[in-house]
Amino acid sequence: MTRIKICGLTQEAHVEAAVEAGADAIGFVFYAKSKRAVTPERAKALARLLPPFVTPVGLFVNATDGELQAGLEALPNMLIQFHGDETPADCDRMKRPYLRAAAMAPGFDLVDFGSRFSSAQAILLDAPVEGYGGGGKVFDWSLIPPSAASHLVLSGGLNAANVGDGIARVRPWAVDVSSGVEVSKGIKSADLIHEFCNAVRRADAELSREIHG
Ligand SMILES: O=C(O)c1ccccc1N[C@@H]1O[C@H](COP(=O)(O)O)[C@@H](O)[C@H]1O
Repeated sequence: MTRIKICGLTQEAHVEAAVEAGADAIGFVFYAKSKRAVTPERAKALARLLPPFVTPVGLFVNATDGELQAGLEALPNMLIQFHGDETPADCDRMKRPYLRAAAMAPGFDLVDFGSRFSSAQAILLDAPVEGYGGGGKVFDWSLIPPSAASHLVLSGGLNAANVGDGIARVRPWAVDVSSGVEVSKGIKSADLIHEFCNAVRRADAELSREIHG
């Protein structure tokens, strides 16, 4: 079963829609330059809507230890998503479970990256875009080597129309979407969130039919 993360939520209605649609994780962007940025206080208020077993994820880009601490104080049970130029030492310093984003440009050595960030819970694959991420761009999935890390999160330009193909081809542990469930930059749609989650479930059912007949 493919896990689902919906990222960049800023409004209560969209957190509720994501939970209702069956999302496993909800991402809050703690990166001031993003159109989806929330303050720790706002993230704390939104995270109160999360039931048990839905994980809050805090997305950071080259944050200071103080910024990371403020995020952790607001969301003590959050999984950290490092989405900038952080080194393995930067990621380990917080002594917290984390995802590390990789920008999948041609020639990028994902196997080496995965071994450098071996303490990551998963490597999150995104397209190389200006501004680090959240650009709604798909990368070339054939760049993913078969021997890449066991837990991969596929992201980058996913939407209800292409996520099934991504699941069939990459077989990721999880998928992550932001732009693909928005009506305009930074503005989420409850309907698109539901359509995305339904498309993931359909792809999983198709895979299961292929495997088990
Ligand atoms: O969402 C942002 O604004 C953002 C800013 C900086 C780094 C990452 C960001 N978002 C993450 O990027 C990937 C792909 O997003 P998209 O679906 O292509 O829009 C995803 O993990 C977002 O959480």
